[in-house]
Amino acid sequence: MSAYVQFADTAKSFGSVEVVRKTNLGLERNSLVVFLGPSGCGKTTLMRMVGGLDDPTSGSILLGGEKVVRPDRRRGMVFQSYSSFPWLTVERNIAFGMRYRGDITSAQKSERTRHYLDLFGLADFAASYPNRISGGMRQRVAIARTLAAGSDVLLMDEPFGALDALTRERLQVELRLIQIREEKTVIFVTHDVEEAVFLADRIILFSRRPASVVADIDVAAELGPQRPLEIRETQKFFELRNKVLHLIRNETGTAV
Ligand SMILES: Nc1ncnc2c1ncn2[C@@H]1O[C@H](COP(=O)(O)OP(=O)(O)OP(=O)(O)O)[C@@H](O)[C@H]1O
Repeated sequence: MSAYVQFADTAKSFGSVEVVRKTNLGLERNSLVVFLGPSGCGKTTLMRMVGGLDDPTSGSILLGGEKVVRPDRRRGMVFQSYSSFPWLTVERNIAFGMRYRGDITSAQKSERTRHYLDLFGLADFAASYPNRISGGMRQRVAIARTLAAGSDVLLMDEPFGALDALTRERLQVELRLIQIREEKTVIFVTHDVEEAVFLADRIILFSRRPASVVADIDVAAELGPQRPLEIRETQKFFELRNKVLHLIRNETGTAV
């Protein structure tokens, strides 16, 4: 299968600081890929280049065979900090990403908003403002808005990092279900090895800065696509988690 997101000799420096070493990496469509690596190694920079927010210093990034040159709605970003608009209701936050779309009618926009309100269990909070809902709900709103806008690639930079453990677990399960159901391609940055193994079809482990790929782990081959919570209790899961921890220690010489 050919790659949907392709890093092609992609390299990035800021001034004299080399942040990403020449990288060739292809990511398949409709898969969830986790980027793991030591703090400051360049993971966010890699994501920003896929998003079109930063240009590579050399090489390029291709999306569906086309060179990425600027941000567009096909790629949506979700960050750790809550990115909903406090002056808009939950419903209007979700509709916000569609405001300039001329290719769908306002009835279709309302229908899409309703679909994502329901999908994320937000229907009862449609008229609430973000400061009146929980942190987990606010991250649901951020993801729903990105999907409603029409993104088929989600770039998620530690999106659950600020949530308590139980909420985080619930959102991980939901994200995995929605990613499969809505057929999205997700690049997910995390420092949490359990989160990485639970979510990923594939984990790409990066070295210390300048980032280069040191391991490429096919998690889907071991765990399959469905990730019920109980999978965390299985021997396969423990073995994979230990394998990843071992690789991190040996290949990057650090904790992530
Ligand atoms: N706009 C910029 N100008 C100069 N240096 C930058 C810029 N953006 C990032 N850097 C540097 O590039 C390096 C990689 O940063 P990046 O945020 O991509 O790492 P990261 O792996 O996402 O880190 P973390 O895991 O801590 O979030 C860091 O040393 C950072 O200081």
